[in-house]
Amino acid sequence: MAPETSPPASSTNGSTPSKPSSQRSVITSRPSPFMPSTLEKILLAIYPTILITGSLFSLLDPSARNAPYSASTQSHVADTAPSYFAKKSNIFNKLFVKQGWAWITFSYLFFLFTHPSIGPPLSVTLTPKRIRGLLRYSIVTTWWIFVTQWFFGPAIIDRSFRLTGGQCELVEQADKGHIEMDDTRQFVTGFACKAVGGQWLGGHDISGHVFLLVIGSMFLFEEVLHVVLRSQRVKEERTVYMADGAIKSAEVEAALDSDVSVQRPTQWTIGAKIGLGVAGLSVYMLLMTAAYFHTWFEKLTGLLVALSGIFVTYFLPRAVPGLRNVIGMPGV
Ligand SMILES: CCCCCCCC/C=C\CCCCCCCC(=O)SCCNC(=O)CCNC(=O)[C@H](O)C(C)(C)COP(=O)(O)O
Ligand SMILES: Nc1ncnc2c1ncn2[C@@H]1O[C@H](COP(=O)(O)O)[C@@H](OP(=O)(O)O)[C@H]1O
Repeated sequence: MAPETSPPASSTNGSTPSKPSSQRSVITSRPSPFMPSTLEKILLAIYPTILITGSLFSLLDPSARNAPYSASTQSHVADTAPSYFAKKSNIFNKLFVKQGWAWITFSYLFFLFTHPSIGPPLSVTLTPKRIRGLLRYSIVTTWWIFVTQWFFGPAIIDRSFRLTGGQCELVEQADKGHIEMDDTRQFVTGFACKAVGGQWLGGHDISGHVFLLVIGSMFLFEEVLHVVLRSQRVKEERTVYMADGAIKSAEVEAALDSDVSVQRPTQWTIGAKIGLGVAGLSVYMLLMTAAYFHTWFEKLTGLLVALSGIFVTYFLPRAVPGLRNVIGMPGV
């Protein structure tokens, strides 16, 4: 464990000599609560590495480079696609990514309600740790809804596309009444455009796949790995700001937790393995998206929008005690 930042108590007893200044200077400070732990640094490095690797692959691999690519559909032409995974119709895209939030949701809920260090396995008892886990899930889910599904009207991806000059290629025909898109609001949703056979043209199209795969996998990694490692007594590296401004190890709040009845020696439960499996498949599909779809800048914005949701859910609470009291931290 790293030493505390608080200064040592000074001697009030005249018989105890004060420490020489060389000894006092060995007191080291804890890292900032915003600093990722070693595990988080590795995870956070994986995503840009995958995006760069995939983009480089698409530039260097002869079959990917020579296959015709359509900028408007952000993909290779299906008939001449350089790989099975370069086709939108691949089974993993249709059944896994396109239903991605359902997979993230079910695997997380299964983990939350079966891991012994969070609550009684296979019981729906709502322990404080489960409630806080559900709150963190709600924040991440709300961000997913806002970015990809609905944001007081069209989703953020659709709005940003429109704001940067993009539009549905069929919007003029719809204007003339040749196509049934009767509600003006629908002109600004990618879903309505695709539903009538159109394509988004122009504008900056944040990659929804990169967004979903990064936020979904990072959410599962943060939740599952911290819980399992903490219950195996692996050294806690995360630090938090206390209400008085002191920086302490996140462990201090675990010690204060009165919910000891649910603390048991942990295993890599089936729920933890399924959660990591879903996260791992997401990372693999991210590599496929990076290799065969979108421009590098659209992938970068997908990554940044996803990581902003992770920052609010997992890093901000370490610096804001009031927020931490409500949503907690996984494994604490
Ligand atoms: C003020 C607003 C408050 C909102 C409150 C929200 C609170 C959240 C808590 C609970 C909400 C419950 C809803 C959770 C639903 C969970 C179950 C599901 O996930 S069912 C939906 C399954 N569908 C998907 O997973 C779709 C995933 N696909 C996409 O997101 C997109 O297709 C894409 C981003 C992958 C790509 O887009 P495309 O345009 O290329 O298709
Ligand atoms: N890994 C992958 N496998 C198959 N298709 C992918 C994919 N990543 C992205 N795509 C497809 O590329 C298009 C752009 O994705 P996005 O904007 O969500 O990042 C989407 O097409 P469709 O919307 O026609 O399905 C999506 O299905």
